Amino acid sequence: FHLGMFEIGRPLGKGKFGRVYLARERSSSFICALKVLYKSELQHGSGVEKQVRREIEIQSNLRHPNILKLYGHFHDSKRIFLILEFAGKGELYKHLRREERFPEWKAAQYIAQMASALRYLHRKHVIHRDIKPENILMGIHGEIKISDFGWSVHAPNNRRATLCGTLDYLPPEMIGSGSRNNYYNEKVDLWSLGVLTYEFLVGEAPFEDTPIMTQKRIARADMTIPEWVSKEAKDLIKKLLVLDPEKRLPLEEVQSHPWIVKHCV
Ligand SMILES: CC(C)CCNC(=O)Cn1cc(-c2ccc3c(-c4nc5ccccc5[nH]4)n[nH]c3c2)cn1
Repeated sequence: FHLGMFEIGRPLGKGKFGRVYLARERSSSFICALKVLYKSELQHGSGVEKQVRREIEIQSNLRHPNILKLYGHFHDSKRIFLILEFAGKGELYKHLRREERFPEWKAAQYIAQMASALRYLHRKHVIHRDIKPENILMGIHGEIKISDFGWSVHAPNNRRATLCGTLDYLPPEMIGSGSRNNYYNEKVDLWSLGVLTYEFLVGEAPFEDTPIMTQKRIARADMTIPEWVSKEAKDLIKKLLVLDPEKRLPLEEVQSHPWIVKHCV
């Protein structure tokens, strides 16, 4: 079907909150991914509508090769349309599952691109908070594109995130229970970057277990890295999966880490 200026193609998958279609803008033949959100599904006056508005606000102002672009948005009486960058090679986690795990040179390149994108976000005081393979797309040249800023907020923040989906990527300070003030900052993304590095190399998350056990293992940073992982990669993972957020390796030092430098000349 077509929507005025867009010809709509095949569905690209069900993102959170809505469906995404391949689309071409008529006059320019520009290819994009058009996401359709039904206003009826965003209960009026609830947090979701505000969250979508915040995501649009945040993502519209971001310009980085490893961050999926939101070109614009418009709406009709029933729907909100988001004009998103089309990522030619689709969802990264599908590649990860198909290949089981990535060779060290490929994992290092992806982590270097993630570190570059996160430095850019943190300079704008944006915390992603939901770094995981499912939220990463791949461009036509194999470059990665962080998408889905559903959980991004302006740092610092102590919002209790009511979380669905996997706990695997959550840092200890975000699963802290009870009244302990769960004050956290952008260092949560460093923890998730460590989890991502581990999953790229091993093919599963470091604390993968039953939900209760996962929380216990995260709280103790209780993980084992297989001996076949290189010592440089082990070193980087250990410097990111540190309980104390302030002691996690800063992004600048991730980018200059021997494991990254060795593979990203
Ligand atoms: C409220 C708003 C600002 C949210 C903005 N963020 C999102 O909508 C997050 N999101 C991105 C997508 C998405 C999903 C798939 C694609 C694709 C894509 N390319 C593909 C190539 C081959 C197979 C599948 C593909 N999907 N390109 N761009 C996409 C974008 C879905 N949700």
